Amino acid sequence: MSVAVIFGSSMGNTEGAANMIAEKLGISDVLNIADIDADKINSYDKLICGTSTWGSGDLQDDWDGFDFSKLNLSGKTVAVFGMGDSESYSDTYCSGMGKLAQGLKSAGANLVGAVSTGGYTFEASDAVEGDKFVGLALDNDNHEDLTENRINTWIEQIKPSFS
Ligand SMILES: Cc1cc2nc3c(=O)[nH]c(=O)nc-3n(C[C@H](O)[C@H](O)[C@H](O)COP(=O)(O)O)c2cc1C
Repeated sequence: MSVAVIFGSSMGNTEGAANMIAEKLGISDVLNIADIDADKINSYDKLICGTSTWGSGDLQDDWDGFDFSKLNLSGKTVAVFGMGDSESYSDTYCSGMGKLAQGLKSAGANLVGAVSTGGYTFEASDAVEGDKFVGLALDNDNHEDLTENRINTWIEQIKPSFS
Protein backbone atom coordinates (compact mmCIF):
# COMPACT_ATOMS: atom_id res chain seq x y z
CA MET A 1 0.00 0.00 0.00
CA SER A 2 1.44 3.39 -0.99
CA VAL A 3 0.84 6.47 1.13
CA ALA A 4 2.02 10.06 0.67
CA VAL A 5 1.87 13.20 2.75
CA ILE A 6 1.32 16.17 0.42
CA PHE A 7 1.59 19.76 1.61
CA GLY A 8 1.28 23.34 0.40
CA SER A 9 3.28 25.78 2.50
CA SER A 10 4.42 29.39 1.95
CA MET A 11 6.57 30.00 5.04
CA GLY A 12 7.37 26.44 6.09
CA ASN A 13 4.86 25.92 8.91
CA THR A 14 2.68 23.38 7.10
CA GLU A 15 5.79 21.74 5.70
CA GLY A 16 7.09 21.25 9.23
CA ALA A 17 3.82 19.67 10.33
CA ALA A 18 3.82 17.44 7.23
CA ASN A 19 7.28 16.15 8.07
CA MET A 20 6.30 15.52 11.69
CA ILE A 21 3.16 13.61 10.68
CA ALA A 22 5.06 11.54 8.11
CA GLU A 23 7.85 10.69 10.53
CA LYS A 24 5.45 9.59 13.25
CA LEU A 25 3.50 7.39 10.82
CA GLY A 26 6.64 6.02 9.13
CA ILE A 27 5.71 7.50 5.74
CA SER A 28 8.70 8.28 3.53
CA ASP A 29 6.96 10.12 0.68
CA VAL A 30 6.50 13.76 1.73
CA LEU A 31 5.71 15.89 -1.32
CA ASN A 32 5.27 19.60 -1.98
CA ILE A 33 2.17 20.22 -4.13
CA ALA A 34 4.25 22.86 -5.96
CA ASP A 35 6.45 20.07 -7.37
CA ILE A 36 3.94 17.40 -8.41
CA ASP A 37 1.00 16.88 -10.76
CA ALA A 38 -2.37 15.14 -10.52
CA ASP A 39 -1.02 11.88 -12.04
CA LYS A 40 1.51 11.60 -9.24
CA ILE A 41 -1.21 12.11 -6.60
CA ASN A 42 -3.53 9.62 -8.33
CA SER A 43 -0.77 6.97 -8.16
CA TYR A 44 -1.04 6.65 -4.35
CA ASP A 45 -3.48 4.37 -2.52
CA LYS A 46 -3.94 6.74 0.45
CA LEU A 47 -3.12 10.38 1.13
CA ILE A 48 -2.65 12.85 3.94
CA CYS A 49 -2.92 16.40 2.57
CA GLY A 50 -2.19 19.68 4.32
CA THR A 51 -2.56 23.37 3.54
CA SER A 52 -2.17 26.66 5.31
CA THR A 53 -4.75 29.44 4.84
CA TRP A 54 -3.90 32.74 3.14
CA GLY A 55 -5.73 35.87 2.00
CA SER A 56 -9.05 35.73 3.76
CA GLY A 57 -9.82 32.04 4.09
CA ASP A 58 -8.08 31.00 0.86
CA LEU A 59 -6.05 27.94 0.03
CA GLN A 60 -2.26 28.27 0.17
CA ASP A 61 -1.04 29.54 -3.24
CA ASP A 62 0.24 26.26 -4.68
CA TRP A 63 -2.96 24.39 -3.82
CA ASP A 64 -4.93 27.39 -5.06
CA GLY A 65 -3.40 26.96 -8.51
CA PHE A 66 -3.98 23.20 -8.55
CA ASP A 67 -6.64 21.70 -10.84
CA PHE A 68 -8.62 19.35 -8.58
CA SER A 69 -10.72 18.18 -11.56
CA LYS A 70 -7.71 16.13 -12.73
CA LEU A 71 -7.75 14.02 -9.58
CA ASN A 72 -9.37 10.62 -9.41
CA LEU A 73 -9.52 9.50 -5.78
CA SER A 74 -12.60 7.28 -5.97
CA GLY A 75 -13.02 5.51 -2.66
CA LYS A 76 -9.47 6.31 -1.50
CA THR A 77 -8.82 7.07 2.15
CA VAL A 78 -7.66 10.66 2.62
CA ALA A 79 -7.03 12.75 5.75
CA VAL A 80 -6.46 16.52 5.78
CA PHE A 81 -4.71 18.92 8.10
CA GLY A 82 -4.54 22.69 8.14
CA MET A 83 -2.31 25.43 9.51
CA GLY A 84 -3.82 28.81 10.37
CA ASP A 85 -3.94 31.73 12.79
CA SER A 86 -6.92 31.50 15.14
CA GLU A 87 -6.35 34.96 16.64
CA SER A 88 -5.56 37.35 13.75
CA TYR A 89 -7.83 35.43 11.34
CA SER A 90 -10.40 34.16 13.80
CA ASP A 91 -13.31 34.36 11.35
CA THR A 92 -11.55 32.37 8.60
CA TYR A 93 -9.50 30.06 10.81
CA CYS A 94 -8.10 27.19 8.71
CA SER A 95 -10.75 27.82 6.05
CA GLY A 96 -8.21 26.68 3.45
CA MET A 97 -8.42 23.18 4.96
CA GLY A 98 -12.16 23.24 4.30
CA LYS A 99 -11.55 24.16 0.66
CA LEU A 100 -8.90 21.45 0.36
CA ALA A 101 -11.29 18.86 1.80
CA GLN A 102 -13.97 19.98 -0.65
CA GLY A 103 -11.63 19.61 -3.63
CA LEU A 104 -10.52 16.15 -2.53
CA LYS A 105 -14.06 15.00 -1.78
CA SER A 106 -15.24 16.14 -5.20
CA ALA A 107 -12.51 13.86 -6.62
CA GLY A 108 -14.10 10.93 -4.79
CA ALA A 109 -11.97 10.83 -1.63
CA ASN A 110 -13.28 9.13 1.48
CA LEU A 111 -12.29 11.64 4.17
CA VAL A 112 -11.23 10.42 7.62
CA GLY A 113 -9.77 12.19 10.66
CA ALA A 114 -12.37 14.80 11.66
CA VAL A 115 -11.45 16.57 14.93
CA SER A 116 -13.73 18.13 17.56
CA THR A 117 -13.65 21.94 17.70
CA GLY A 118 -13.54 21.71 21.51
CA GLY A 119 -10.24 23.08 22.76
CA TYR A 120 -10.00 25.67 19.95
CA THR A 121 -10.95 29.37 20.19
CA PHE A 122 -12.05 31.01 16.93
CA GLU A 123 -15.10 32.74 15.41
CA ALA A 124 -15.73 30.91 12.16
CA SER A 125 -14.15 28.49 9.70
CA ASP A 126 -15.06 26.89 6.37
CA ALA A 127 -13.32 23.78 7.72
CA VAL A 128 -16.07 23.06 10.27
CA GLU A 129 -18.94 20.67 9.67
CA GLY A 130 -21.27 20.34 12.66
CA ASP A 131 -19.06 20.45 15.74
CA LYS A 132 -15.94 19.10 14.03
CA PHE A 133 -13.13 20.30 11.83
CA VAL A 134 -12.93 18.16 8.67
CA GLY A 135 -9.34 17.34 9.68
CA LEU A 136 -6.61 18.42 12.08
CA ALA A 137 -6.42 22.19 12.68
CA LEU A 138 -3.08 23.60 13.82
CA ASP A 139 -1.91 27.11 14.76
CA ASN A 140 1.84 27.66 14.95
CA ASP A 141 1.39 31.45 15.16
CA ASN A 142 -0.27 31.34 18.60
CA HIS A 143 -0.16 27.79 19.89
CA GLU A 144 2.97 26.14 18.52
CA ASP A 145 3.35 24.51 21.92
CA LEU A 146 0.18 22.48 21.19
CA THR A 147 1.15 21.33 17.71
CA GLU A 148 3.04 18.15 18.53
CA ASN A 149 0.42 16.93 21.03
CA ARG A 150 -2.38 17.69 18.60
CA ILE A 151 -0.52 15.73 15.94
CA ASN A 152 0.10 12.82 18.34
CA THR A 153 -3.58 12.60 19.29
CA TRP A 154 -4.66 12.80 15.65
CA ILE A 155 -2.22 10.12 14.59
CA GLU A 156 -3.65 7.72 17.17
CA GLN A 157 -7.08 8.48 15.66
CA ILE A 158 -6.14 7.99 11.99
CA LYS A 159 -3.52 5.23 12.36
CA PRO A 160 -5.98 2.37 11.83
CA SER A 161 -6.96 3.92 8.48
CA PHE A 162 -3.33 4.18 7.36
CA SER A 163 -1.85 0.88 8.49
C1 LIG B 1 -1.55 37.79 4.76
C2 LIG B 1 -1.93 36.60 5.59
C3 LIG B 1 -3.22 36.09 5.50
C4 LIG B 1 -3.60 35.00 6.30
N1 LIG B 1 -4.91 34.55 6.28
C5 LIG B 1 -5.29 33.59 7.12
C6 LIG B 1 -6.66 33.17 7.20
O1 LIG B 1 -7.56 33.68 6.49
N2 LIG B 1 -7.00 32.17 8.07
C7 LIG B 1 -6.06 31.57 8.88
O2 LIG B 1 -6.41 30.67 9.66
N3 LIG B 1 -4.74 31.94 8.84
C8 LIG B 1 -4.34 32.93 7.99
N4 LIG B 1 -3.03 33.31 7.95
C9 LIG B 1 -2.05 32.63 8.82
C10 LIG B 1 -1.23 31.54 8.11
O3 LIG B 1 -2.05 30.50 7.62
C11 LIG B 1 -0.24 30.97 9.10
O4 LIG B 1 0.74 31.94 9.38
C12 LIG B 1 0.40 29.68 8.69
O5 LIG B 1 1.18 29.18 9.75
C13 LIG B 1 1.29 29.79 7.46
O6 LIG B 1 1.70 28.49 7.13
P1 LIG B 1 2.72 28.17 5.93
O7 LIG B 1 4.06 28.70 6.34
O8 LIG B 1 2.76 26.69 5.83
O9 LIG B 1 2.19 28.80 4.70
C14 LIG B 1 -2.64 34.39 7.16
C15 LIG B 1 -1.35 34.91 7.22
C16 LIG B 1 -0.99 36.00 6.46
C17 LIG B 1 0.42 36.54 6.60
